[in-house]
Amino acid sequence: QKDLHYVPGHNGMVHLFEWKWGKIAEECENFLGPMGFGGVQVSPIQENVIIKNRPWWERYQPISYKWATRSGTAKEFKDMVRRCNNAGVRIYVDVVFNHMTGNHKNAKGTGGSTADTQNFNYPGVPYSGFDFHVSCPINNYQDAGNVRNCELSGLHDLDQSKEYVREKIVNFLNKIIDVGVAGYRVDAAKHMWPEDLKVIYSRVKNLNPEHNFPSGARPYVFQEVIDYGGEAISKYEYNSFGAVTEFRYGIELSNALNGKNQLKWFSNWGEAWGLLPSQDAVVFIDNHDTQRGHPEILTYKSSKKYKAMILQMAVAFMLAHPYGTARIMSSFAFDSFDANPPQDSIGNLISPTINSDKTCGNGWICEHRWRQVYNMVRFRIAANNTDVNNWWDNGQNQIAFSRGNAGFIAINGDGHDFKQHLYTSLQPGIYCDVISGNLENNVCTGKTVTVDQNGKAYIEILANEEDGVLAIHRQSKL
Ligand SMILES: O=C(NCCCOc1c(-c2ccc(O)c(O)c2)oc2cc(O)cc(O)c2c1=O)[C@@H]1CCCN1C(=O)/C=C/c1ccc(O)c(O)c1
Ligand SMILES: [Ca+2]
Repeated sequence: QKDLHYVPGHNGMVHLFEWKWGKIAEECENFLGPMGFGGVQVSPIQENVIIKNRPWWERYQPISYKWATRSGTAKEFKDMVRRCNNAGVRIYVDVVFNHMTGNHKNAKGTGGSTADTQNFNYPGVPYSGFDFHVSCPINNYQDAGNVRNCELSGLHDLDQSKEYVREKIVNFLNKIIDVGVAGYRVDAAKHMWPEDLKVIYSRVKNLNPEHNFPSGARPYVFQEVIDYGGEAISKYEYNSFGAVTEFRYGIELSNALNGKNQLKWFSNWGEAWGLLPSQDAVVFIDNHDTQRGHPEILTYKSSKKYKAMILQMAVAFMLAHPYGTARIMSSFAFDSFDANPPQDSIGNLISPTINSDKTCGNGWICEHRWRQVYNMVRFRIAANNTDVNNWWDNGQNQIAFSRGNAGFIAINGDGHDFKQHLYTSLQPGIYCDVISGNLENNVCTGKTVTVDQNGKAYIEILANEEDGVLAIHRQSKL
């Protein structure tokens, strides 16, 4: 794995999309830290232009590098990073430096900056016309030059080959390191030249040792390169100097659980499928963009009668499997592509409320608070540094595998019952299934599984059960 600098005993990254900084700090202290989550990807922190109806993507139109967005102030951000690090949860910032805004009359930013966007004038940085590529539309994904030197949906495209632009970007990235952040998600990396990115990353400081990072630690950089194959630009142009988002992962796994792929084929899941090397890949089922624009990808809205069941089956598989760095999308409810995050009548973000059953309210889904999800994060921690062993399948969509002698998972993707005596590789004993319940006060609130002296157990997942998954591990043993 490229090192994310997770605190030992922590794993799994959650994207708290559009959450406010103070709320993230509370979530780190009250839930993510105690549950063993490793990190949080936060929304862009740089000031963005205000767009009518506040579509979620306004935060991907920077107007300056000031830390002033609807998620909060610089002070609140700094305080959140400190509190999350203290809770054992790392912070990764979504940085947007491929472009600035599109053309907006009388542009105003979330931090009060103005800009003369038609003339490429951004006094808040400052940037002027010299710092941008000449306007041309991205209209040919078969032409790498067009994709990198032209404007993505009309957004003014910075020229990262210019020293002045590099200096502004590196300055912005270094200030983020100073407050204790562990790394970045680089937005729209596909739209920037690899050699420019390599230079920029090389000029970023080591992580701040005051925040419990080893001295000399390098920021964890993961680059958004949307590459499903078939375009001029390839994900392999970017993975030698940073990690890369592996977009094929979510599609293939969704297809398996939507009945287009067979789960039995996942016995060699990983590079053999044309995915990036495991240590270079950030993997996810859905993200803030695909959950809106790609109906074939599973999201919390998956319309199947089990509603989000097949999403949580895909997330369970992702967290049980050692491939890649797993990221969980945590969303707000939306009814249209552009929908704004929950907000009050004057445009302030409204934070999630936490119900007594630990779920969220106020229009927030909080997938990371689903029992099947947070329990599988604990599975991933228990199974850390083990391989996939002892693969079993029924020739269609019933599969099972072990993780060393630390964990065992079974998935029923078929329409009929899963009833098998299987070797689990686990020590003999009684285990709580962490999908159907928890181990609480030395009692299993869901199914129990008895592993006999030979490491075998009777595994049952009926077709009509709410969860199509059964998972046990050494921390769920009575
Ligand atoms: O129809 C749209 N866009 C045109 C299609 C290109 O989609 C975009 C892609 C995109 C899509 C597919 C690709 O293969 C690709 O290389 C790039 O990346 C972006 C990244 C940004 O920082 C800001 C943006 O406005 C975009 C964007 O418009 C709507 C309206 C404007 C925002 N937007 C959107 O659809 C916004 C999408 C968006 C925003 C932020 C993201 O991080 C992201 O991945 C997508
Ligand atoms: Ca560009």
